[in-house]
Amino acid sequence: MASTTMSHQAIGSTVSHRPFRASQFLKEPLNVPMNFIPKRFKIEATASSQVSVIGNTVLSPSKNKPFESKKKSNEAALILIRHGESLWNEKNLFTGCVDVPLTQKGVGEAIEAGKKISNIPVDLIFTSSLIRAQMTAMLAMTQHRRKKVPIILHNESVKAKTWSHVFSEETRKQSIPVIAAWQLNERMYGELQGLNKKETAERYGTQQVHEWRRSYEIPPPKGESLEMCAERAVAYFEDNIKPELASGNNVMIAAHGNSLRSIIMYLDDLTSQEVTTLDLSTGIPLLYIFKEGKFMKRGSPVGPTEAGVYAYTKRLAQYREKLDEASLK
Ligand SMILES: O=C(O)[C@@H](CO)OP(=O)(O)O
Repeated sequence: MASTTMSHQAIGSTVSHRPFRASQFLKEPLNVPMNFIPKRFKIEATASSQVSVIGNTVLSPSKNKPFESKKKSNEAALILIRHGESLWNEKNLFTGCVDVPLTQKGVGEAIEAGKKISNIPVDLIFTSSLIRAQMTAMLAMTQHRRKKVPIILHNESVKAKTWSHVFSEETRKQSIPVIAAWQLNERMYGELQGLNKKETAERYGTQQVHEWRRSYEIPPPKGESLEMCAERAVAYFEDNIKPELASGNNVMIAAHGNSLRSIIMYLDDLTSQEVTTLDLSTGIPLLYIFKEGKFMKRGSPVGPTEAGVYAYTKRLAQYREKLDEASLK
């Protein structure tokens, strides 16, 4: 497991004393014209011109009352998680865009990560198109106290959309849309993919391999530099994920060491020099709060009972209270 050289510890927290504006969760009616549905929620038009949407209003299963307030929120949680250990992490091989699954240890890391974020709201999940990120997201969500079901949206063809249609509005409300995007994939490691990292360092020199792995501008042979990876990953984040946060939707991104490094560089406004020391551990979730157009790093929730995590914002604290109330019923 890679070491973490920048601070990912849970940080001290203070309850916000700003006037609290509870979050608003979109609730899309079933029978609305396509052009009234935000593009990001469009799934399909059925033969009867109904639009099916995996909405994100959360209803209490027991009382059918809104779990979260419907009022528009001015803040949202953003969870970033690097996938758990993969079979090629274990073998110390450059992986890049090769689609390798998790090891048993990686499965455990994903489950532990899920426990750490089990009290933080998640309305939407973005993953890369690679199985190790998708496994991590799915395994993490098995631990979430809200017990909503993550469902991968299939947009690759009309048939894929039609055949994965969900016909129950109530079921959709208990679902979390999962959007897989290649733009969040690991950096393409070029001719290093499949090579052993230690042997490559012995052959080309530690310094050269370190530059390939951690520098911003220098690409590995026929591969993507971090800068090139950032061009697609950060653009995707800005175009598709930031608008969701701005709408008050809580987002989890399950992705990779380098695609997440590029996104963190953007969120934390790191320089190309600073990002060289950023190295993400597998399976450790990082929490940000998006508020008033700004990203505030909150570190890594230590555990589901870590009281400090829920004092980060009044909204998160209230969400936690609702979870506790629901679990007492
Ligand atoms: O092999 C890879 O794809 C990545 C992540 O495991 O390696 P590195 O740590 O060199 O960026």
